[in-house]
Amino acid sequence: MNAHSSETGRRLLIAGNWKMNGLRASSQALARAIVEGAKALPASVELAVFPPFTLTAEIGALLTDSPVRLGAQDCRSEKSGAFTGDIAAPMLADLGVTHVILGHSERRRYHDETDQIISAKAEAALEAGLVPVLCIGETAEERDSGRAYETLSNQIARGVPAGFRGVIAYEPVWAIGTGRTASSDDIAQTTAHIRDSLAAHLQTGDNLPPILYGGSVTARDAASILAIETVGGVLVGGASLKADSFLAIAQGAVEALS
Ligand SMILES: O=C(CO)COP(=O)(O)O
Repeated sequence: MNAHSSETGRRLLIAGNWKMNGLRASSQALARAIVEGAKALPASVELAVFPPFTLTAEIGALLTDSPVRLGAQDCRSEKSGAFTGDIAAPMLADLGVTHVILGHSERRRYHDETDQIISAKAEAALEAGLVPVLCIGETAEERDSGRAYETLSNQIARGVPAGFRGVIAYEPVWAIGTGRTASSDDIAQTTAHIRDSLAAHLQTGDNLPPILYGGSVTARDAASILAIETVGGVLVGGASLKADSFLAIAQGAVEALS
């Protein structure tokens, strides 16, 4: 429960990261069902979907005139050039994309993305008018050796550019795709640490980026996670691939705000 939701205009972002999933027909059906379900939601609960690049344009067409935002899963820091296979931020903006996930742990791991690369991508995204959803998170080993907070502070210090106006996603690597959600206590404490690190790093006073939680979020625990004051939404992987489970998480946001 959040007693201040109505007075402070608290908003929650429910973001669906489709990762490398979906062919055209099934993804269109998924997007249509999400658009339909979004009609029943208050404006304080915002939905965004992040399809793979191949589907960006056609899912974007289905989202036109709906409140559901269109996201992408990565961009490069350069505006154009000889970078075979890569996508630039202005190309995404040109398709009506509003949000872009950057520095997801799967990109850090499989594409060797460093905090410096991620920071440059975030600057490029902002310059193109996109909202970066910049992911940070500790591995199981870092957590078990008591270095989770240090890891997160370092990722913020090195990976979040000065003047950052976007969203931070806290995604503990050990919770992604494992069915092992962090506990509400863990999420509350860790997002409070992230908020303090962001405040020290960005020096923007109270005007701090919202912090999403990601990692095995399902409808079962969505409302309790979203009720945490320092949580501004969730970044959902597996459960965003079915309209029913994604919309049930959005319903958890409605509950958390009531
Ligand atoms: O990586 C994630 C979202 O970006 C989380 O994925 P899961 O919800 O499948 O654990």
